[in-house]
Amino acid sequence: MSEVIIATKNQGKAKEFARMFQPLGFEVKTLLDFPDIQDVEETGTTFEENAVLKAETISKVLGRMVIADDSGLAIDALDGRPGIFSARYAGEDKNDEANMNKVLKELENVPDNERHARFYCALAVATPGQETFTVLGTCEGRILQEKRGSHGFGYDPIFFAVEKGKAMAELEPEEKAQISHRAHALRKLESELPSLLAGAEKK
Ligand SMILES: O=P(O)(O)OP(=O)(O)OP(=O)(O)OC[C@H]1O[C@@H](n2cnc3c(O)ncnc32)[C@H](O)[C@@H]1O
Ligand SMILES: [Mg+2]
Repeated sequence: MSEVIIATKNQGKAKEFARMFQPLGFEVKTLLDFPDIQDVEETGTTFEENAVLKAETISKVLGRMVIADDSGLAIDALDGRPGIFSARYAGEDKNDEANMNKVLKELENVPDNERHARFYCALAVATPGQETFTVLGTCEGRILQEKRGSHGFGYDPIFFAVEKGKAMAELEPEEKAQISHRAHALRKLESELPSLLAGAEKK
């Protein structure tokens, strides 16, 4: 089985990528397997810019093809916040519960029909000496009034996924892997992977 490296330290993403890449014939390694590699500062102004930053930096460190994911939740009623700041919305410690509580509080008096939100996932594929390739996937929904379900990670308990009619955290992992922003992004990448890998292996 071929191996693909995802430049993430997020356990939730790591699990989802492992599940999604398996049927494509890839075993997933992440930065959790390379604990000595330092965090990449996410200084970009868009999901794509941050994904490129992470992928290119780690690809240079490891000298091989690397995929990075930058993702987050954009809420209409909050002018697109938390957006690229989703991981640290309630503070530097990246606490999922605190992040969700902050969103719920900010939307306290907002009615259901004004709670539209969208998950974004930018994936960047970087290989030393090659041009970086990016795709963007989205998932439509709205913010629930309270947390529901126990699967997934991040904002999943407060995100109602329109396509499934359930909270994202109420979906089994294989259901989320069909409809998530990450799944949509990966689907766009799939057709490019063989040529990206062929190029990567020539290096
Ligand atoms: O940068 P890496 O190491 O990949 O890990 P991170 O957690 O910092 O990841 P991001 O910078 O991409 O921030 C994304 C945040 O958006 C949220 N998020 C992304 N995808 C999500 C998903 O599928 N379900 C729920 N929340 C998600 C979650 O809070 C993440 O911490
Ligand atoms: Mg991050």
